[in-house]
Amino acid sequence: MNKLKNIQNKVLSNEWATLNRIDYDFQFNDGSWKRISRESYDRGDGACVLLYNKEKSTIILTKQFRMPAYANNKNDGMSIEVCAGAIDNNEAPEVCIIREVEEEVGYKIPKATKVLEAYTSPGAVTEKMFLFVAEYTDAMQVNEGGGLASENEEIEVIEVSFAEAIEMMNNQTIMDAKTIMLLQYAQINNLFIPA
Ligand SMILES: Nc1nc2c(ncn2[C@@H]2O[C@H](COP(=O)(O)OP(=O)(O)O[C@H]3O[C@H](CO)[C@@H](O)[C@H](O)[C@@H]3O)[C@@H](O)[C@H]2O)c(=O)[nH]1
Ligand SMILES: [Mg+2]
Repeated sequence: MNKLKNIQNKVLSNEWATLNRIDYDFQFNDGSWKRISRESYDRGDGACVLLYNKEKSTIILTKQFRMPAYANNKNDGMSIEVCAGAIDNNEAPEVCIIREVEEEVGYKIPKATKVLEAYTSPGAVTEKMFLFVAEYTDAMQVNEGGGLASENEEIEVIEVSFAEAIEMMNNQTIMDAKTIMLLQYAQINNLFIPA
């Protein structure tokens, strides 16, 4: 990109994830150059999935405590979300989400279909999210889910009707962006109306 030069990276924090300060010369549309400084938080990319059952008109959601949501002073920090996980190094997004579905909600799904890719907060976070949909049946359940105790996860699995989920989105019971994106994807594309 020729609007950009002299990029310098300074690691501000490197514990669980990495917070960088990136300084760079940026050329504005009038031709002038200016030195800019931006903080950029890197915790890798993510994958998430709307698990849906067409016959029952249901979806599967998770409920867990999210410290950053709590820190924003919203209620009790409990967050209702589609199943999601951070993508391990070199892992394909579909492989990641199939693994997360078994760990978090206890279903062994054969495949997931990618429908969207989105930068979740491009002004601050490097993360790109791969959004999937996948059909599930009761027969695919292999355990109770709940997440990995070894990673201090405590995930409640919730099965609700699609209509209830839309109501939860509209009344701010669901406030997670990736979940809202997938519910709206299902609405727009009539996922619950048989072809
Ligand atoms: N020690 C430590 N552990 C952490 C930290 N942050 C996360 N973890 C642990 O890392 C694991 C992350 O779980 P995943 O299921 O892989 O990811 P996620 O938290 O569900 O995140 C998903 O949704 C996020 C957006 O809401 C996405 O940002 C993320 O990419 C992913 O899709 C959990 O065991 C969590 O406890 C941290 O700062 N310190
Ligand atoms: Mg998760």
